[in-house]
Amino acid sequence: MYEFQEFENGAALADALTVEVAGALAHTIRLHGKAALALSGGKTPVRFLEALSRYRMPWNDVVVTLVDERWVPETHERSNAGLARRHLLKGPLSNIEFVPLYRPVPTPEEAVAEVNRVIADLPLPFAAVVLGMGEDGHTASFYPGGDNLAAANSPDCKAQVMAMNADGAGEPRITLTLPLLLAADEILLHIEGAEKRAAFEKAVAGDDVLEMPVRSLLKSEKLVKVLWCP
Ligand SMILES: O=C(O)[C@H](O)[C@@H](O)[C@H](O)[C@H](O)COP(=O)(O)O
Repeated sequence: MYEFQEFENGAALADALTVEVAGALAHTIRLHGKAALALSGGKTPVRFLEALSRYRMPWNDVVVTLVDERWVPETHERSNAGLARRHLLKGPLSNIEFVPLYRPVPTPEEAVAEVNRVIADLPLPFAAVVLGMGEDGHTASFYPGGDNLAAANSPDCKAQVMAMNADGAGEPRITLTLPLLLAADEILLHIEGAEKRAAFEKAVAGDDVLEMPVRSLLKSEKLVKVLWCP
């Protein structure tokens, strides 16, 4: 299930999303001493990441990772880890614990076992996961037609991360799996613009998860907080 929040503009959405994420982290830190956060890459999160980087909280009690990664080195312009370092992990957040998903091996399949172990060692469940969505209805790296989509997007998946190869994904990917995302205390979906609003409306109007994988979250028992602005 989901709740949909509309914001006047990207700045207002970024501030609200920052408060939402910080609140989830602070709550988990109060309960457990440490909190884990998983962030998406792509273009949409930049303003939010910049706002979060200015937020004052006990960041030393937080570990940040990614919802997914393109299989490129951090120095590559398409790296989600590189995006996080440029827009979030700077200033007071320069030295917080960050767990990238890319490893310097040719394919994600060769790194999956090691990355699984690293993610399993995080203070799970995630206090918050921040998802994006493509106009094709993908989220994380759950791409329509993805070679491991059925497995990674299954509520019964036992792996923490899986490799994903799909025509629309650009590079080979590694992605957190659905159970890990659904187990998060706060599941946030950040989308902007008319095209993604239309894609969201199409997603909630249908049921075929393989057609629009974001449905596996929106149709789940867990609350997904959707934040959208024009
Ligand atoms: O690595 C990625 O691409 C993301 O994790 C992906 O799931 C992203 O959230 C959507 O593709 C939206 O991307 P944009 O914000 O660039 O439209």
